[in-house]
Amino acid sequence: MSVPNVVVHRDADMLARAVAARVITRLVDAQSAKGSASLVLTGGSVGIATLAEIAASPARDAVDWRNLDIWWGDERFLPSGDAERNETGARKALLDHVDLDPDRVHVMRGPDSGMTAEESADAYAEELRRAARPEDHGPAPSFDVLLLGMGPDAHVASLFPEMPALHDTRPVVAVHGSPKPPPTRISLTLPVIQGAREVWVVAAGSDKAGAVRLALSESGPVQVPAAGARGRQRTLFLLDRASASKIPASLGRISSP
Ligand SMILES: O=C1O[C@H](COP(=O)(O)O)[C@@H](O)[C@H](O)[C@H]1O
Repeated sequence: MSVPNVVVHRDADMLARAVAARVITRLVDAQSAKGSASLVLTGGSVGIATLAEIAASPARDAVDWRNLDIWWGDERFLPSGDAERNETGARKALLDHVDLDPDRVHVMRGPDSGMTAEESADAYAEELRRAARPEDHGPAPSFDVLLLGMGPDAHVASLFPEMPALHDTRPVVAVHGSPKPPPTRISLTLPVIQGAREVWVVAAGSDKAGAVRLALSESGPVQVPAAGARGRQRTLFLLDRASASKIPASLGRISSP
C-alpha cells in the first residue's frame, strides 16, 4: 500500500476544480496507456462538486467517455431516481452530460430492483468479479482512480467507525444501521478499495479537520475507516485549508495560493 501524499487547496471551490483537472488528466493518461479507464465515484459534497467541475471543464472532451467504466464506492439503498442516491447526484452533475456507454455505468441497485440490500451487494460483487482481469489479482478490477469523500466521523464509502463492514472480507457488503441517513447502504469494503491503483480522499471544511488528522496518523481503520483508504500505487488526500488545519507540520504538503 502507498503512503499518502497531501495536497491542500485554498477552499472547497478550488479543491473541486483542482480534483476535476486531476481526474481528467488521469483518465486521459490511463486511456492512452491501455485504451480504457475505470473511475470509482463517491457521493458527498466535494465528490459531487468535482463531477460538476469536470462537466464544466473545456478539457472534458479529452476523455474518451465511451471507453470508461464508472463504478461507485457506495450507494444509499434507495429507489432509482431518489435525490439522496449517490447515483442521482452523479448523473445530474456529470453522467447525463457526457457520452458514456450505458453498459459501462455500474450502478449499485436499490430496493426498486426487487433485491434486498444483501442481494444487491452480492450482485455488485459479481459484476466486479466479471470485470476483473487476471492481472488484477483479486475479485475486482484495480481501478485507475477511486474517489472517496470522508465524513467528520472519518467514514469513507459507507464504512462507518466500529461497524461490522470493516471486518468483512467480501468485496461488497450491505450496511444496516448507518449513523448517517439513510440507514441502509451498499459499500465496497477495504480490501477492494485498497486494490485500486490510486485512491484519492477528497474533503473540505473545518468539521473534517480532526478526521483528516486521524486518517493520516497510525490509527487503525476499524476506529478510523479513512486510515484504511490507501491505494496500491498512490494515495492522495486532496483537501481545502480548513480540513487540513490539524495536520501535523511534519507532513509535507503543497498549498495553492
Ligand atoms: O453519505 C455519504 O457521505 C460521504 C461524505 O459526504 P460529505 O457530504 O460529508 O462530503 C460520502 O463520501 C459517501 O459516498 C456518501 O454516501
